[in-house]
Amino acid sequence: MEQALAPPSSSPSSPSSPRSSSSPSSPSSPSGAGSAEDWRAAELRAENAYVGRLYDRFEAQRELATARLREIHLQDRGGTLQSRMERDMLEIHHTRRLSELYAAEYGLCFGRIEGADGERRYIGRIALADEDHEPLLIDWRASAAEPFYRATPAAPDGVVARRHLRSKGRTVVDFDDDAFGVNALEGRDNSELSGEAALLASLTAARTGRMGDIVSTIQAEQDRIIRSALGGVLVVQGGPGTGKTVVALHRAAYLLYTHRDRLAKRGVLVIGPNTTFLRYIDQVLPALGESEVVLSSIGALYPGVTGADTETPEAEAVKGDARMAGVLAAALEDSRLLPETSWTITVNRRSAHPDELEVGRALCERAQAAARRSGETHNAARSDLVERLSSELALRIARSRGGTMDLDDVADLADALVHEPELQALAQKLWPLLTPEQLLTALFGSPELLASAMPGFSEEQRAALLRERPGPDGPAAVWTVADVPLLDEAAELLGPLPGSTASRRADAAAEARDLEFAKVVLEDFGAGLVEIDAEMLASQYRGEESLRPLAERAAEDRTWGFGHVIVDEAQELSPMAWRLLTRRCPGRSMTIVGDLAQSGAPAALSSWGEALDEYTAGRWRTVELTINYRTPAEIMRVTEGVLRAIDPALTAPSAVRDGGTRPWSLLIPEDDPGPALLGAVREEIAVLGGGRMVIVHAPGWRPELIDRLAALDGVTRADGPSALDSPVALMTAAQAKGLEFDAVLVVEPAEILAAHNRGVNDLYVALTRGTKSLGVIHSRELPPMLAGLDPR
Ligand SMILES: Nc1ncnc2c1ncn2[C@@H]1O[C@H](COP(=O)(O)OP(=O)(O)OP(=O)(O)O)[C@@H](O)[C@H]1O
Repeated sequence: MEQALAPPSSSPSSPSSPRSSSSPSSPSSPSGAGSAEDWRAAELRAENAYVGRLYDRFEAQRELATARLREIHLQDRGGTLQSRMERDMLEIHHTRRLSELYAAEYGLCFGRIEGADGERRYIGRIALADEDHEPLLIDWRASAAEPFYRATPAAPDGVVARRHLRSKGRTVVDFDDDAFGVNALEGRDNSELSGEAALLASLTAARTGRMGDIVSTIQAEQDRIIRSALGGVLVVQGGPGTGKTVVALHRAAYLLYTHRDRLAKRGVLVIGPNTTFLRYIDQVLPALGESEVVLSSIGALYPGVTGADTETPEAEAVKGDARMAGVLAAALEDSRLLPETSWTITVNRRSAHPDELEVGRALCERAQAAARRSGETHNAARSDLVERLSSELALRIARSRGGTMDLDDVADLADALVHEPELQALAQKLWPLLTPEQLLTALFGSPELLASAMPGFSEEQRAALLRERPGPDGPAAVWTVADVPLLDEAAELLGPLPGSTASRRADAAAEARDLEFAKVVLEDFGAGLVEIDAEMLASQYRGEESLRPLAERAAEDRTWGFGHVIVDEAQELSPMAWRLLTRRCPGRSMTIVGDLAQSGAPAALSSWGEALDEYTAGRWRTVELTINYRTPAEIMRVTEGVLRAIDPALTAPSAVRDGGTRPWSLLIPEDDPGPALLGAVREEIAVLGGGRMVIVHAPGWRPELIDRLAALDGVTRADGPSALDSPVALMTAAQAKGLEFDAVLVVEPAEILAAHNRGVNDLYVALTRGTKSLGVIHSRELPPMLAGLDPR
């Protein structure tokens, strides 16, 4: 372990400047307890004086941004287009600055490093400078802050001393020192941990039901991942509690800070497994001053649909299978009909001489071939089919009229035929205009279509997809999470319906004019001032819309390409979900975090290559996180057998601390488990204090017992809106994935194991959610892989 730095012989740092000219702190033992205390008190006063000065500067900045914003709001809303654009861009700029400043208020400054030359740098949530532009505080994301996180006794990176400041409100209440290089004490054990006391204080604090940021205690192995290069795909593999989620979120903030020009216009997308998880993490980025990140789950990535969590495991596995892309293409092909020999249509019905036309199979095939050759998406290609039909039929009519029409007449006739209702009806049979919802509804509602489009699947797999067609008499369409990648895939094949494309084309000229104008405005402002490019700016001013946050615009647009995509719990994604995500990230700049040992989804991955080789072959790299910050060593020992059952080659991350509480088990009667179960849960709630607990049970486990547990004071079901806010949540392992609690109660582990083919992974997830205590309650025999529990 790095040892706390003894009082330096030099005087406490001057509060007037971070570039103190005092000599490097050198460890020297205080002559007695009294002098050590005096030294600490003096250091604290000096730090508070410095931090007080930072807050004065911070307030001045906040007042400035508020005043500027007030001025903008007082301005006349009218004026020329250019002045309106300028005003709106300044408004965005100052609003963002203000929200950054508000976010940075607590824990504004949390550390300092001192170089061999005696220069001290204070590290905090944002950068601040004095009136002469001399830096007072370094933003944690700046490269100058890197040594604060990276320096270790073995590799001090030019740092001789590091101090972590701990604050309450705006007051520094304590600090911890680490010493390096020449100043490090003999006999230290070269621990990789930095700011150990601050870290442990943060890890042992009671959980609030919401994840917090870790800017003040990021560890070296985490920092390397956070600051890793933007390009390509970075896979972060790590066991439970290694900080994958929190690192991924800090990486989003770091990337937006470092590559704002490239990323801010396209935004960063963060994908989590479900809405409860997204609520659990949604405070982290705002607390880091970032609001331009879109948090979403796969089920919400298709605009207008919220995927329900109601799929059977069988259907989920089939829908996630990569072959479904081919199935949708085949279903689309099946929707394009052909006559046995011919279909007859009548055109010019209103004229004295309507034309009855027999449209033979060969012409239909030629028309379909023309549409296929166009290279357009299905719906857009329909116009090529109609054009081919109408021109051939116009020629035929011309011939039937005995050569009285010239070429222009024939062309006019072909144009007129396009609008003939019966020709359009014929086109709809040959090449139907479809929405993604219609294509999927038709496929899932027809055993014949399923059989024809899914020859490589078994009877049972096809049957898993079959469902009653929604409609006036049937049930309303309910789309599930597993349907969302299919809807998106179908949308790629189909493209928009022609109306929408046509109207876009009609606007093209106006668009070009606005774009030129917007470029001029952006040049005046300088690139990168606000998160918008000329194209977006122009589009904002075409309609009545005011400038809207990127997150909102991106969430509504299925074809939005994000600058960077971060996927959490990535081991759960099906191959179809991967296809969707790679479409949302055309530059293939991604951070993928997950733990293959925790995969519980039926269509989940068994290796990262399975997901990534197809889309980013040779462009993905893996890093590993190895320290478990969440779960104490006593609990991790209990999980060893479970991890071995998942894969004997896997090793658990090493726990950073002991918890002091031994995990226990309680046997309750099998025939009437209610009273004993409720009694044990009540006891645990009584000792919970202000913390949080989760009770993890198998999916579908004894509904009557769940009801009784849910009726206890302070207990909430996972699907309740306040699942994260109440003291105790009732959840399955899938629902608890990614979350953490002070105390964990696992009920009937044998049922969790037996629930599905990845039950053992679920049990591993359940056991590793806790920061303090673990209890296992069972009426059936304890699975042998669960060794080391103290029976109660
Ligand atoms: N450097 C750190 N300083 C303080 N707390 C940390 C640090 N690293 C991780 N933590 C805390 O450890 C806990 C686990 O982190 P996180 O949820 O990101 O882990 P994970 O790897 O995503 O876990 P899982 O795979 O089990 O969901 C969180 O409370 C997180 O804030």
